[in-house]
Amino acid sequence: MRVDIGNALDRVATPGVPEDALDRLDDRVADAHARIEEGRAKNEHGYEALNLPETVDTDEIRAAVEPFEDSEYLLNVGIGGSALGAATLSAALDSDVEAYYLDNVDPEWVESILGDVDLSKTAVNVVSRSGTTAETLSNFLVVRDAMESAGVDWTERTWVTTGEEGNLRDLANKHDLPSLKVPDGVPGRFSVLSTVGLAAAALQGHDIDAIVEGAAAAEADLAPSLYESPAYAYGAVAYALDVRGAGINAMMPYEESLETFAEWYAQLWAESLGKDGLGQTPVRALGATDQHSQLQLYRAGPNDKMVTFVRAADREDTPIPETDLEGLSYLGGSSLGELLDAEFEATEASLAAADLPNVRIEIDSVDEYGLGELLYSMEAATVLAGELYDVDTFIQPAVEWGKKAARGLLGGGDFEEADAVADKTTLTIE
Ligand SMILES: O=P(O)(O)OC[C@H]1O[C@H](O)[C@H](O)[C@@H](O)[C@@H]1O
Repeated sequence: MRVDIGNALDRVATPGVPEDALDRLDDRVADAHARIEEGRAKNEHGYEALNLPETVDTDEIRAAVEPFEDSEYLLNVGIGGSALGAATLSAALDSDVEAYYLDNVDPEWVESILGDVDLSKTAVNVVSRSGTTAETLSNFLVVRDAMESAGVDWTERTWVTTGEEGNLRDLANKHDLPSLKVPDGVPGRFSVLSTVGLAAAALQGHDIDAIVEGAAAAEADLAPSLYESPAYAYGAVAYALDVRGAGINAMMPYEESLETFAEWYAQLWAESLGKDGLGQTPVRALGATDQHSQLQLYRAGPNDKMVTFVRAADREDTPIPETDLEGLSYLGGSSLGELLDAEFEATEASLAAADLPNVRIEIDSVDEYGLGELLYSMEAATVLAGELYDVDTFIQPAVEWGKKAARGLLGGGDFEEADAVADKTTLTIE
């Protein structure tokens, strides 16, 4: 993986990072790296996620999904970190197994998915690290009921991915379901390279060892200097741009297959860094599509953004047929891939020409290895940025607050957070 930070320098962009400031920041990167390495060596909560290339047991994951190999559909019942990593891999890689990610409780949407799949040929992966997330448990109960109504033995078609104890662990024990354990020290949003992200990929026939190999290559690139580590270069520069005024970071892959990656990244970046009044707001975009919508704002709106471009160097291509329409003759003989690349470079240059900061991330291709590299690098970038902001990267108290309030409202316990709902200020105009 390569990261080009040239367009983030102050000789190109405002806000931009002066080179001497980058050199000074590099000393902080060295300290942060030492702290990260210490956390990893001691298997501290969160830091442990960066050890997954060594600790994940891909044989165990393959064995767990083996009973479901006849499946034509996968229903992954989980939300947030228990969905987005696996969904990113599913979206990026082709498979004959059609995967659906039930990460919302919109009733019409859930019903339409249940109507789309043949439940007798569906594998269900119920994923919740905590085993307490109301959306996940509710969706599971709905899916289980749908299977029973369709005469399908849900216990034959379900596996559970959860922690050592909790509701889902109890469920797995009670019904003797195959189960995988979420590693203790790995928060959900950092779990794509664990049982949480890789089991769905294994069921879909993807080479999960190659994903881990790609991640291991990115891990081997971690170094005490941002000039030697693409992941740290990204984390450090995004941080440096944020503190200089680029409080918004638009993640804009130029690969349709990486659209979900931007969603995964948004959770990782937002939930990890949004603390103590700090953090950079991630925005999801997609090239070339959003050139024709959001780009107007990025280039001519408030100067408070950076754009992160992601692309693959190689991809399968489709030629653009020759045409006798004179005005279109420049397209004939070219290809969709060439057009996409030209759009990518033109957009990058257009932002730089308007003095706006942007960073380019490039992987060789959107395959298992490239995805492993990209996902691990973004996790390492996030951990590094957390050290630079000096926030507690691996907790999410603000999200937990809302979870408790919702649970209290549903009568799932006595949570003072639920009382705040009654205090809502109303000013309704009809
Ligand atoms: O895996 P679970 O325990 O069900 O949690 C699912 C999600 O719940 C919360 O919203 C957390 O903030 C997320 O970080 C987590 O990924």
